[in-house]
Amino acid sequence: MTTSSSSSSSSDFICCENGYVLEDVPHLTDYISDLPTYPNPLQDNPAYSVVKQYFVNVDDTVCQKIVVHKDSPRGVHFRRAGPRQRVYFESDEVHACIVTCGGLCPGLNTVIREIVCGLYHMYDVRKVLGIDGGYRGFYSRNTIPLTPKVVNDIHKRGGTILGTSRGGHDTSKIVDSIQDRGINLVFIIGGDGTQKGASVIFEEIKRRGLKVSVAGIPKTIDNDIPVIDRSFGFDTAVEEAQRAINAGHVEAESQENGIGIVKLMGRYSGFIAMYATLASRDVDCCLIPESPFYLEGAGGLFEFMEKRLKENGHMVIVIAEGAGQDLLAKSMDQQDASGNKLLQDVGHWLSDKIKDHFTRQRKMVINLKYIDPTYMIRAVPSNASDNVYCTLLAHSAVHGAMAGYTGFTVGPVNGRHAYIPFYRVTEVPNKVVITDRMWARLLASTNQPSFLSPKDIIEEKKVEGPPTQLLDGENCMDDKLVSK
Ligand SMILES: Nc1ncnc2c1ncn2[C@@H]1O[C@H](COP(=O)(O)OP(=O)(O)OP(=O)(O)O)[C@@H](O)[C@H]1O
Ligand SMILES: O=P(O)(O)OC[C@H]1O[C@](O)(CO)[C@@H](O)[C@@H]1O
Ligand SMILES: [Mg+2]
Repeated sequence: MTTSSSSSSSSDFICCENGYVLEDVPHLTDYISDLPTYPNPLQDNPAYSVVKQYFVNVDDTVCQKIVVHKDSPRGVHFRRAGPRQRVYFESDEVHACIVTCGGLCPGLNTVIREIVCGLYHMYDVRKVLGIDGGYRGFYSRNTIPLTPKVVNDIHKRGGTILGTSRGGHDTSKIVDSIQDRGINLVFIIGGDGTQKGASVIFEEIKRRGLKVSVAGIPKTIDNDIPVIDRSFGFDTAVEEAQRAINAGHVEAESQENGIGIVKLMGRYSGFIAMYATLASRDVDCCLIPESPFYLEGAGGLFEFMEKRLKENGHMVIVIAEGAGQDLLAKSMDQQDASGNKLLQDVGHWLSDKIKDHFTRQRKMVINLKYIDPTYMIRAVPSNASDNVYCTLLAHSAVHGAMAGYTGFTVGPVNGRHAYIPFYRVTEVPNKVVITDRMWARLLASTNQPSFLSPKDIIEEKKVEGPPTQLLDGENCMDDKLVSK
């Protein structure tokens, strides 16, 4: 077997003859030579020493594509996350910090808690600082000392005890602050923008030759981060959305031609709307950014609504905030502090259009109730399953940083936690693929129109590439592979 490797500024590739590609993450030893190593303190920890093979083999990797044909190449792999036999930091040498950036998401406090407790209980680390209010907190705010006692019950609360913000990323001021404070493990929790910010912080740290590990923990309620199976808080958000959909359904059911409209988060990716719809079974139509729709004429939304109202006397529509933006009147391009485009309120727009069409043009009596639970689904504490998931993410990040890996983000790939180079989670957003099975399942469950003509479907398939058994999966995790 021949092996070749190449290295770029942000990651290493190792390729073998049988098509095995390891997209590796950087390590402190890539740019600092002769670093001493130490036995992992976990080997003496009574909780872990009983576990056979607790330490991860250094060569273990996780494959990105799990469904393969017998002749397919072995494909892309990522380094498996977990504790290593040797670590690159002594416990009393570690000075860690944690920062949360971007929008809120259920589970932020759980991740913070488990990083602090993981460092403390697994690696005997005593110095952990919370950075107040996102990236700008590195250079403009006070820090918050974090101990297991301080974080003990924060996982039961929504939000982030550290505060968060958009904008304010000044790389050199941030790295100056890291250097001045003697911080050597940096845990950065946030979405695509945050991970881009973490990547440039890592590059600057490397340029300065500092022995500082930078670990990202991906956060996004929209589930728009690629490669990983799903993002933390998504499960909780979908569950919370059920309450709004249920309210919309109860209201709609109780009145003549009742229409419940529920707007859910999802700027560019409609995963929350799609999963909330599939889970509820009370939804008649789900509109997402990835699937363009139209109102008037044959095959349009109004025609479908009239049919559904005649059949059932009521209906529920779930709409993601980024859906149908092309239909709304163009407004001045506005951005938030991080440069994200501010969207127009599609929920109000759709409600007005429906009222106008049915009441004024069709002279029908309708009772429309518009529910906008936007912030309610992300301000809640994480549910049980997200709590366990957040714990694993935090522990994976702690193990990786202690083992000297840096410039990486963590997450499950086909159920196994892996260390993933930053660029892989920031280059292309994860989106619902409307020519894939999951969207087909949704269409089959609601019986809504696809809003696509046969010509559109052929065009769509040309753009996405033909669906194959290899790429087209049984769940969203596999479905996501199609979009890469
Ligand atoms: N390309 C970039 N380079 C450096 N920093 C960035 C970049 N993009 C965003 N950031 C910084 O990352 C932080 C968070 O970004 P943003 O507000 O886009 O949220 P996010 O992390 O994408 O989370 P979400 O969109 O899920 O709420 C901000 O402080 C922003 O300044
Ligand atoms: O109002 P904020 O805090 O900027 O957040 C809104 C945005 O955050 C997101 O939830 C992403 O985190 C988007 O779906 C939404 O548009
Ligand atoms: Mg983002």
